[in-house]
Parts: sequence; C-alpha cells; structure tokens
Amino acid sequence: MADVWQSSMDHAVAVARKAGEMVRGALKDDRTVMTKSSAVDLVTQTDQKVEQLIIQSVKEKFPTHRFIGEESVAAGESCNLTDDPTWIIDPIDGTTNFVHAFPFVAVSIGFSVNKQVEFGVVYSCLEDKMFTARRGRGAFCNGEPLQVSEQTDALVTHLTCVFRVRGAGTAAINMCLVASGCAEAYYEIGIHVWDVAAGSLIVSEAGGVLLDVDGGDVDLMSRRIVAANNRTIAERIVKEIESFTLQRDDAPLQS
Ligand SMILES: O=P(O)(O)O[C@H]1[C@H](O)[C@@H](O)[C@H](O)[C@@H](O)[C@@H]1O
Ligand SMILES: [Mg+2]
Repeated sequence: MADVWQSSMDHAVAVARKAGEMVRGALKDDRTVMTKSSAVDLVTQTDQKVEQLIIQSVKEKFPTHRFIGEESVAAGESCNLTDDPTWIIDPIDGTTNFVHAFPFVAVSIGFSVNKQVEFGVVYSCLEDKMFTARRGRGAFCNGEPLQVSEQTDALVTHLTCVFRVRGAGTAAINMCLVASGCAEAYYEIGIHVWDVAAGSLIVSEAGGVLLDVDGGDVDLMSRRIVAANNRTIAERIVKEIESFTLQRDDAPLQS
C-alpha cells in the first residue's frame, strides 16, 4: 500500500479510540434500544452518535472520502462500493452485547480503495484492544504482531455441530480471535459489509484464509464469510455447513 493511506489509518485508530470511550461511557448510562427490527437487530442512540462522531471527524480531515456506515445505510443511504476511498463503519459491532452489557463490543472501521480493503481497525472497547492491519504489512493488536494458530483441531466462533464452538457475539471480534490464534475459524451468513470489512483484512494479514461459504472467493457484499487459520479448515467448514443466499448489501434500493 502506498504510504499515502498512512495518515488515514492513523486517523482511523485515533477516532476508533475516541468512539470506544463514548461506547464505554454509554455502557454505564445509555443502553436504551431505539428500534428493533428483529430479535437480534437492535439500534441504540449510541450506535447513531458514534457513527456521527466518526463520520464528522473523518469528513473534516478527508473531505473527498466516501462512507458506508451501518446507521447511515439503515437511514436510507446507498451501500455501493466504488473505486473512491471509502470508510466502511460499524459504530458498535455487537449492539446486542452492548444492550445487555455483555463485554464484547467493537468499533470497526475498514477503508477501501478501488474496491480493495487497504486497512482495517477493530477496537474492542472493553478489552481495550486495538486491532489493526494494512494490506501487505501485517496485522497487530496494541502494536504486537498477530499470527493465526497452527492448530488442526478447530475451535470455531460460530454455530456448527461438528466443531467446538465459542462466540463473542460480534463478527469483528470473532475475526480478531481467529487472527490472534485464539480460535481457528469463524463463519457467518447474514453479516454485512461493515461487520467484516476491517476484520477480514486483519485475518488475512495475520496469515489466515477467507472463503465464501460455497468455497469461492469471498465477496464482502454477499453477506457470507468463512475466515480460518488455514485452507484445510476453511474448506472443512465449507463442506459441513448448509449455505444459502441473502439479498446482497449492494442490491438496488427498493423504490
Ligand atoms: O451488532 P451489529 O453491528 O448489528 O452486528 C452483528 C450482526 O448484526 C449479527 O448478525 C452478527 O451475528 C454479529 O456477529 C454481528 O457482529
Ligand atoms: Mg456489526
């Protein structure tokens, strides 16, 4: 990656930390659910405030950059990735955790150019862990290099009856667990681009493998992903799970 994106990445780390402070503060006194479109799809005022904080602060510094943010898309903005520099933001990944004070909540910021993720930042707010990756330059947690595990006996961070299962309740942290070598794999159908844009780069830069649930190349707009420490485990998951297709994140808006 050309060094030209370093200042954007530094800004992403700084604003993710600030956003994390806001999330930690709100955990004490502002976890009220505003809308609930399903049992798991919750929105709080804090989701919206944190997204605004991030977008405003990035706009001031990088006025030409574009945004795809979970709450902005929920409010009707389009979710199309162009070749322009684009910040892909999940202000609170793990909103259900946040509402229950279950202590795994992340701010996730991916940054893409020419439809390729150039850097990813996941701040696990309560653990105070800042996960970062730049394309071609490795993945880190609080500055320490990350490496996926060499285990062949898989611990998986999502539902399956074949593997041992753990789940943090946030896609971003689940992926950082794979990148950190604490779990061998994560898969999910139903996530959105803002859940996985940053985490996917963190996994691949830590030496992991990303696949679509049908075994092809991962497509961040397709709402499905397998992330694993190696190809053998990724392909085993592909074989074991029953895949299905959901409406893509970049599907044309219904009029
Ligand atoms: O908390 P969110 O940003 O809504 O993301 C959730 C996602 O909605 C849910 O489908 C997944 O199971 C979680 O892992 C996400 O992180
Ligand atoms: Mg999310």
